[in-house]
Amino acid sequence: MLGGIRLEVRRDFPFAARHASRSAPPRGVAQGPNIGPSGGFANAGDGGMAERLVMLGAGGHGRALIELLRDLGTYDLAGLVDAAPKGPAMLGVPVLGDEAVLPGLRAGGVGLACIAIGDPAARLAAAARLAALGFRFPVLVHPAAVRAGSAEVAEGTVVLPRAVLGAAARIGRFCIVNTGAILEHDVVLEEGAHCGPGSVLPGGVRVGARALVGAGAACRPYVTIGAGAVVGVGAAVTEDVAPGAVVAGVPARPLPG
Ligand SMILES: CC(=O)SCCNC(=O)CCNC(=O)[C@H](O)C(C)(C)COP(=O)(O)OP(=O)(O)OC[C@H]1O[C@@H](n2cnc3c(N)ncnc32)[C@H](O)[C@@H]1OP(=O)(O)O
Repeated sequence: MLGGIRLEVRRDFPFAARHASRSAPPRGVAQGPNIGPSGGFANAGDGGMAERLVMLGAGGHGRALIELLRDLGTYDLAGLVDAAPKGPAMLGVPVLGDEAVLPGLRAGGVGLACIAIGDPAARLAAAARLAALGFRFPVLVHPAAVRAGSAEVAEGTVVLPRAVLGAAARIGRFCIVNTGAILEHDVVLEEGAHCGPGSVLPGGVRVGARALVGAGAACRPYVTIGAGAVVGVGAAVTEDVAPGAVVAGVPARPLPG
């Protein structure tokens, strides 16, 4: 248990990420997309059936996750679900409709889902709706991320390229560890937290549920960022941040208003 949330360590998923720099093949060679009629792109190289997965959200974060899935090459992406898509497909993956299509997908054998929604409250609410329909949520760690063997990662969390999860880090459900973020030893993210691209969380930093650490922000070791707080782009967090606060600057101070 992590602050009341349940951690599910999915050691059954392929964490080539642990030794990514040694194991990741060149992009597009062994792990490149194999785009079928559905727009899916699982490798069938091991002879097994790739599990089918649907993605909720066809925006910018969705584009990042499509690339992550292509680089992983592990899942068969059935398509995207979005109530207000910009077009019939995104990066070659079809938009299947809004959430009304989900029960049919589930009945048709799509058992996995990932939630590509940046807003943390909306992401967690969507996860609850999909869980009620019987979907499960894989941990998605990019092959070019580095995950310590002792780092725990809970369901639905995504870890983008070049991110680092240090020793004994504990990452809750439906978090986003964005491109190049460094989460050092003993860092804790509670559910729905987001560490933006290039953010640096040294040892022992704790990030509360649904909080955002903005791109390029850095923290002093062992500070706590409260639930729902926002740390601005490039901030230096030198002391604890209150729940719900919006802080920015060097050193970080609450923004007025
Ligand atoms: C792959 C991805 O894209 S992941 C995306 C991750 N997202 C992020 O990193 C975004 C984080 N968000 C920010 O940094 C935002 O600027 C926030 C939340 C700090 C503030 O946003 P808003 O509340 O909309 O504030 P707004 O833009 O109106 O700015 C208010 C004031 O704060 C200043 N300000 C805003 N952000 C910052 C910052 N990061 N550092 C210093 N000052 C800032 C503005 O210049 C403005 O100052 P002024 O009143 O003197 O003109």
